[in-house]
Amino acid sequence: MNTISKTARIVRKRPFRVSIEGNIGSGKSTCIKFFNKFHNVEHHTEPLHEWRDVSGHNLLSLMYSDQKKWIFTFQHYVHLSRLKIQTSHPCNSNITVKMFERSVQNSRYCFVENARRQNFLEDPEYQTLLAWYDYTEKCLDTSLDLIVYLKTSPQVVWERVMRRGRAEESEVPLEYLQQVHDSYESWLNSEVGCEVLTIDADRPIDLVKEDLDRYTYKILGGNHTN
Ligand SMILES: Nc1ncnc2c1ncn2[C@@H]1O[C@H](COP(=O)(O)OP(=O)(O)O)[C@@H](O)[C@H]1O
Ligand SMILES: Nc1nc2c(ncn2[C@H]2C[C@H](O)[C@@H](COP(=O)(O)O)O2)c(=O)[nH]1
Repeated sequence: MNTISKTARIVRKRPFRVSIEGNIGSGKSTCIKFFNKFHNVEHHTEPLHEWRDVSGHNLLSLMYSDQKKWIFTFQHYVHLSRLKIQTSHPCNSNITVKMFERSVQNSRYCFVENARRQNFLEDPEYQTLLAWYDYTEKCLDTSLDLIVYLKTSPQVVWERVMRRGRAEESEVPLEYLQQVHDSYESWLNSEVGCEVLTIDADRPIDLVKEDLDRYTYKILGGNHTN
């Protein structure tokens, strides 16, 4: 093997990374399913099945049963599952876009911040989580190319969540969705390091899908192929 081929490394450009963001029940999974038809897109909805069975423990249920007691554990596990999704290499080389539901940035700047504000996290726990985020951000490429923000009103998503009827979310109060909404607004109105495409997701699903269609080229980073 000649020197060049021995030392040559195929440095494959990473896929275009787009995170679908929004409050609980805003339509993120529905949005990701809309892009199923594009074979160059690798998509990941949130791994609720993982969170519901961590060696037999339903961390999502525990978290909602007592955020003060379990949010530290839950956020650790969420960070692990988001890192695996966000930084793993695509399964095959024709993938040019990686689309996922929420991001490590969301957990860090939205849910963890809210948990601290609500005193669900004591400062030692908060600082421990921040140390993990800071370390993994330094060591891994978690950068995003685009955030699609499905912007909703807390009342609208609360009604959807109650209608959807997930057992773990049955007692989620409107107030909590207001907190998550405020955390999203605070995060996405700051400098997030990539473009944010905001879509009014209070509207009926057909109108939201019209926007997803209209902005497909941007959402798929100009790479989309059927
Ligand atoms: N624009 C919309 N109008 C009405 N219902 C919607 C809309 N988007 C999603 N839904 C419904 O609301 C619930 C939450 O949608 P989902 O995609 O699971 O949201 P998320 O993944 O953000 O929690 C589902 O029952 C879904 O069918
Ligand atoms: N406290 C946190 N809860 C989180 C986080 N990521 C997701 N979740 C919850 C919210 C929902 O109950 C469920 C799935 O989210 P959907 O918006 O898809 O319904 O998981 C987090 O980082 N912290």
